[in-house]
Amino acid sequence: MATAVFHQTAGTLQSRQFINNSGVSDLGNFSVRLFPRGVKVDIRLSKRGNYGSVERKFGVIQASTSSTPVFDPVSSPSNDNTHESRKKSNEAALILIRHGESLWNEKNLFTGCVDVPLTKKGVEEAIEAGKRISNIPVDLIFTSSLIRAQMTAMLAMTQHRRRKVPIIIRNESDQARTWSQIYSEDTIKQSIPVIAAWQLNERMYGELQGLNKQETADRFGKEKVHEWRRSYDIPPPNGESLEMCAQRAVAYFKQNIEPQLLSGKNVMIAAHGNSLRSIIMYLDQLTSQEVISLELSTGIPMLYIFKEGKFIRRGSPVAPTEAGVYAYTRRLALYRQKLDEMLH
Ligand SMILES: O=C(O)[C@H](O)COP(=O)(O)O
Repeated sequence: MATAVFHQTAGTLQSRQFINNSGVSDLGNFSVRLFPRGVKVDIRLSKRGNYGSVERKFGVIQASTSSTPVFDPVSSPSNDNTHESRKKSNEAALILIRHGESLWNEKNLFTGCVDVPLTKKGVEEAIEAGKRISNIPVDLIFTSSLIRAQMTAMLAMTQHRRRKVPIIIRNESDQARTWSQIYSEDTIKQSIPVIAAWQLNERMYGELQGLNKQETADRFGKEKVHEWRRSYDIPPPNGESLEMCAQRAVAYFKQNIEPQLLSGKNVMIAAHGNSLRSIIMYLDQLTSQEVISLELSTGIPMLYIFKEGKFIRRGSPVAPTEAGVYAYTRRLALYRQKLDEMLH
């Protein structure tokens, strides 16, 4: 007898018993959908071939045997809800994007966890990034809790050809959640939940936050500052090392994002230089030596395909080479074709 116990984390539901330590469901796939009066969790138990659904309405979990079909004129791969496709649904796109240039990037200041907005150039970078990924399905967005990552995600989505509306899911209180309910299933289908998580924030730069990078190097020496910025396990004064940042960012990724990819959801993550470096270290299985030389530019999206439990790096989609990205999986190619048909 399988029992699902749910707890709410940053607006999503997770099934503890369905996820093993590595964040991968060992019993089967489940998907989470938002409905006017609550959240519906569809569970396919692959070991027993048993399909059912569980509905959570404002804290009450109710079991039912039927699921409400969702019609989407351009089904993203994950919305293809047939029995067969659920079996094959362990394939999804993952887009990572470092925020565009911030006001403190421009001034060359250590920023870390200080909440600083984008510059005009950063806004333009985010829009450009959105163009580069405008044909890739996005079902769910994760951002850090910092405005520069959230601005980047929102601006990028203004360019998406599917024209779904990103909506921030707040986890402030039950009342705040109730007050932000949407009462149209059609509108829900035309929206993308955005989940903000502090665990994806930039590494905490300790006593360097707000200091000028060049002046700090002049004062403490170039080598020392390079060690603070790029070593794996040496933290800046009273700050986080990359290793410490990885502990929270990768744990969040495994616990909250990987299960979504496993259920076929296409995910975009808008975050920061160091939280993304640590996630890429996990995805690409880099050593602590290799990650040292990994540098991420602002506003450049990176695409991964999650397939058969593995992450395959596909580079950064740019117009001329984009076809190659789509040819990579049949489901992405089909998505692109349907999108073209609908929009032309
Ligand atoms: O927090 C900062 O200052 C930057 O976003 C990342 O800085 P770094 O390149 O020094 O790690």
